[in-house]
Amino acid sequence: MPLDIKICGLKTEDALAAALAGGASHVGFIFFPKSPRNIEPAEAGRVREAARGRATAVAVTVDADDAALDAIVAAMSPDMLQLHGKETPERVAYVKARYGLPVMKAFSVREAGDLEPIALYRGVADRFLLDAKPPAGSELPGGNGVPFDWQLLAGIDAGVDYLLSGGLNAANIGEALRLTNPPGIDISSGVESAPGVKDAALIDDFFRAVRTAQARSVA
Ligand SMILES: O=C(O)c1ccccc1N[C@@H]1O[C@H](COP(=O)(O)O)[C@@H](O)[C@H]1O
Repeated sequence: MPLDIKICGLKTEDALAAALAGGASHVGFIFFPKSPRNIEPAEAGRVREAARGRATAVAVTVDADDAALDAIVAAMSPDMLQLHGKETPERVAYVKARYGLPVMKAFSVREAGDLEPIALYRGVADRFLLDAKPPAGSELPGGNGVPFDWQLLAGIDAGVDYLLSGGLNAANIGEALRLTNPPGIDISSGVESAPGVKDAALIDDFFRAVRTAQARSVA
């Protein structure tokens, strides 16, 4: 299976173009006002157009209510919803049915026990995103640029379809792929020159590092 690669926190057409040029399978848009990557739904609808038919456009939300999700879905017609808060399995099932869209449920990981709740969401969420727990004092549930201990994924059930996330960058992605061999990866701050500012050269570097690591693993 080809590795899925999600570039998240896109706000501009240039950043989206760099992600698509590198071969992103997924592009993410953040709807969380406290984030430096927050984007208004109408703007996301405009920017995401270039991704149509080329990459899965993911709307990232945090414990959003129906009214907020209605507005996002109407304005940008995402291909997938990422629920990055404390949404219960019942809420995930409801959101999936209400919008008829695949749902990716995010989990914050610091220790082995943090992976146990995934069992409650299997058969409900379509995919999982495994991110690091936010550092103390952070107001962001994701996008903090910190990795978790990838060794924790050594025993993960092969049937769990997940994207590895949290603090990935061009320098560490080779080791992350070697240790976890995930179905997909997700990056945001590791391809930014400043919080919320995507850098086309860093996006390019990241894709190059991924391809180098993949070539090494088959050699
Ligand atoms: O990026 C954000 O600001 C954000 C805000 C609210 C929920 C999720 C958010 N980001 C998610 O976290 C991952 C990992 O980010 P990073 O690579 O460690 O910076 C990001 O890709 C989003 O899925």
